[in-house]
Amino acid sequence: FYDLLVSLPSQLQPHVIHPEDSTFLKDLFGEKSLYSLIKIHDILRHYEESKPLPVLDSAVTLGSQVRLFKTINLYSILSVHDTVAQKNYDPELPPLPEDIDDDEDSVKIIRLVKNKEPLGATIRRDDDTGAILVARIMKGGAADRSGLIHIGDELKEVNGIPVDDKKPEEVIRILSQSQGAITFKVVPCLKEEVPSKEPKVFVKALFNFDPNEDKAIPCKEAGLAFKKGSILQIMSQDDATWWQARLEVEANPRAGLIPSKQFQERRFALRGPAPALSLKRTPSRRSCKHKKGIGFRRSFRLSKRDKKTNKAMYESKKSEMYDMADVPTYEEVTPYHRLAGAKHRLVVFVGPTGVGLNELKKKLLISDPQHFGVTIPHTSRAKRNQESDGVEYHFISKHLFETDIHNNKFIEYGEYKGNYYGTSLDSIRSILSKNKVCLLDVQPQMIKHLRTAEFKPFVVFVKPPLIERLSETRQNAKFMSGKEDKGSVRPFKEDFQEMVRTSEVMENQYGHLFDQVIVNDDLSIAFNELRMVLRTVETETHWVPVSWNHS
Ligand SMILES: Nc1ncnc2c1ncn2[C@@H]1O[C@H](COP(=O)(O)OP(=O)(O)OP(=O)(O)O)[C@@H](O)[C@H]1O
Repeated sequence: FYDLLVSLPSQLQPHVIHPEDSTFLKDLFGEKSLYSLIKIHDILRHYEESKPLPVLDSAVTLGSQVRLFKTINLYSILSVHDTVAQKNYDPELPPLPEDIDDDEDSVKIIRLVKNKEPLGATIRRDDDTGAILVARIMKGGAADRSGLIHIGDELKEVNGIPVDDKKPEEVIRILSQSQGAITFKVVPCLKEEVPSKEPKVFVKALFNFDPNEDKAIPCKEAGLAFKKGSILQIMSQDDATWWQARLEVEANPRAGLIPSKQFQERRFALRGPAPALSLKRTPSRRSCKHKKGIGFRRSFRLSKRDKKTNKAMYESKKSEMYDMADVPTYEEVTPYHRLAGAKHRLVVFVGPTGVGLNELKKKLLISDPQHFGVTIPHTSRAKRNQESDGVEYHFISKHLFETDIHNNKFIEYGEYKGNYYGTSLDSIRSILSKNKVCLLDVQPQMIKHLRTAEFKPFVVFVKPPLIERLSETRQNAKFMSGKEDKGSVRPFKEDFQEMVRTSEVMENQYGHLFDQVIVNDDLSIAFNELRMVLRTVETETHWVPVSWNHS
């Protein structure tokens, strides 16, 4: 090993590209103490191989009788000699206590050396016997790695302090105050532990969790905080109420407690829906001139050809309020990397009306018309002179439209002035089959219908900035009305507050379905951010629901 270490720095060159990596590795391999350690390692190995027998295995005793050998350095050398001669490389354990009681053969003395990290175990008091028992061992934690402490072991003493009469909180205090080595006296649990399989389940968290705010968690310190959208590796589901998990992005191997799916669902059901979910669907401002507020959006407007007439607005019929069956807890996910040449993922936009979805979609289309595409809506209204079928709209009869509704051909549809308008699933497929990225904006409650292996939607939530910034950036912006509204144009200052409120409600209610949030403050900054994000969707690995990878 020593020779290898010496030759390493000169061999680094072709393999290390960044100069800072090179400096780091040179410093690391040039470290003097590393050389010394490797030297000792090599010598010890050589010693083991050649099996020399020590003449003495306690030179210290002999040395203590010779005056010359009493200097500190020589004493140290002799003591190292003895350690090697006795092959006693393990840390020295304290002698077994002499006052071991009746059940002496079932008592185990365990000594763990703990650095700053927590022990990684939780305890509880047994209701019947009053004994302090090990309740959980956190996967990857200090206790787990030692392999010496097991669930169900009864704790008798910590650092010589009896714990029989102590409350779990007091024991925790003793534990947290002790540094370095901790000695436990335990009565091992006789039950065989079933070794759990190495868990490889990854989930996306669909809610925020802060153990400090959770009244039910058995041990706050053992909890793992996470945010909506975090990717978690589930390490143990042995306990029905508290699972163990670690954050995928963190190197820390130690698991923390998180509420199990069932438990989270149960308490969500008990709590009932949050009051903030009362999102009323407001009719579009374009279909209803006297309307004050801003509501959810509808799509079907962005026609490449006609920027003015594409604004036919109507109420979507497939309205669904928050579905209590879908309590947002965890969703099992898997890494997905789009293969070159494979169909693009559908890019879905959501956001409050007026936030700038059309503006952003338009900019994307203009930036690369060969690469991006938008759907052409269907309508039952009569074709006007200057219009062509399949350009502004697909013109179909009312009867056919109703049949298609019945056959679930539309992702969204609505009625305006007695005519139907809608976006069909086939119109999305048609864009995707041309190997284009399909840009679609929908009401947020439609997202879940698009979340299929076929579309693999990437959902972008466009969010308004703070009110002050809205007033600053939108000074010249106007709401353009469609031809149906005789082209009326009005400033939309009064709608800012409503836009921000709607955005908050959307984020609250559907935030767990968003893959990316883009704040549309400065338009060109928002657009550049969007473009970069969409590029990574095409080229990088992303977490998607497991079911999407099975097709
Ligand atoms: N970042 C921005 N800075 C300034 N003006 C903007 C910005 N984003 C959008 N606008 C302007 O705001 C107005 C509304 O934008 P746009 O029509 O894209 O909104 P939308 O979200 O599609 O609304 P709707 O759902 O009503 O169609 C337009 O005049 C647009 O040019």
